[in-house]
Amino acid sequence: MGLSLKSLSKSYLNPQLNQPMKILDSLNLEVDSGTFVSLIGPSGCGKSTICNLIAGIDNPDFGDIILDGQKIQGLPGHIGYMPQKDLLLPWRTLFDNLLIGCQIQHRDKLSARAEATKWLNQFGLTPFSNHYPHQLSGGMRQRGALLRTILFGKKTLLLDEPFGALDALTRQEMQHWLLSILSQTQYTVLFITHDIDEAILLSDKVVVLSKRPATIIQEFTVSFPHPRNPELLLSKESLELKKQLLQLLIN
Ligand SMILES: Nc1ncnc2c1ncn2[C@@H]1O[C@H](COP(=O)(O)OP(=O)(O)OP(=O)(O)O)[C@@H](O)[C@H]1O
Repeated sequence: MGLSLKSLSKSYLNPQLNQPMKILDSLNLEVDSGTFVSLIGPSGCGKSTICNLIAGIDNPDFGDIILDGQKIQGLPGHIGYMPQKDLLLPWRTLFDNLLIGCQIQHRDKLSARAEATKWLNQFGLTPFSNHYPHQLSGGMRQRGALLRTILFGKKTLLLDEPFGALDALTRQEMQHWLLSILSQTQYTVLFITHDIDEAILLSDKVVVLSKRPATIIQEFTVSFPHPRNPELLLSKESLELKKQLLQLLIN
């Protein structure tokens, strides 16, 4: 069980050359249920395209996307997707932003509000629930966007560079905080990042993608025990893994 990508291929029209441009070439990937898998690869190799296909926003040309045994390509609504930009609606308070998923799914309002209230506390956002997005810090916005993704109610999360726009310190806080949230839950997570340290710290498996068209160059199991803290990144094993990942990405 979990998420499987089978021989996934996708081309887009290159508007300059007016020719198809291959973005994904027969990509295979397994994300086992309850595990955290990071995808890293060069800029423009097709990571967000993979996300859009899994989220059902776009269709693959070939191949299957299978979630817990069911084909989901072209079918939105099966996973919690947090795109690169937080996409909080500026005219809604944080609390009302959190309820969007429940409204889309026509879920009971009272129970949705109760659930959002419970999680707001867990995310340290209770004092800011009536703030509008422009009144929140970058870290709070990202936490809000992640909470909204969780409140969508799916057990598989697709997080496309959720901390990419944050400064180094806030980013570290967010990683620490994500680890603690995930340690209390059983989510299956596919996480996109450019940051090798972040991938090592958070993941059970790190998957390295080639330049476009994206195929998988290598997969690494990351078996450091939990709970993890950033000091593990200074360990000999972690530095060795980082070296291997860097070499693959540079070549
Ligand atoms: N709708 C589209 N039409 C045409 N080309 C597209 C479309 N979407 C993406 N592309 C192209 O596909 C390629 C891969 O883009 P994608 O955003 O998936 O890469 P990425 O690995 O997520 O990049 P980054 O790491 O910079 O965020 C790029 O060359 C991009 O220009």
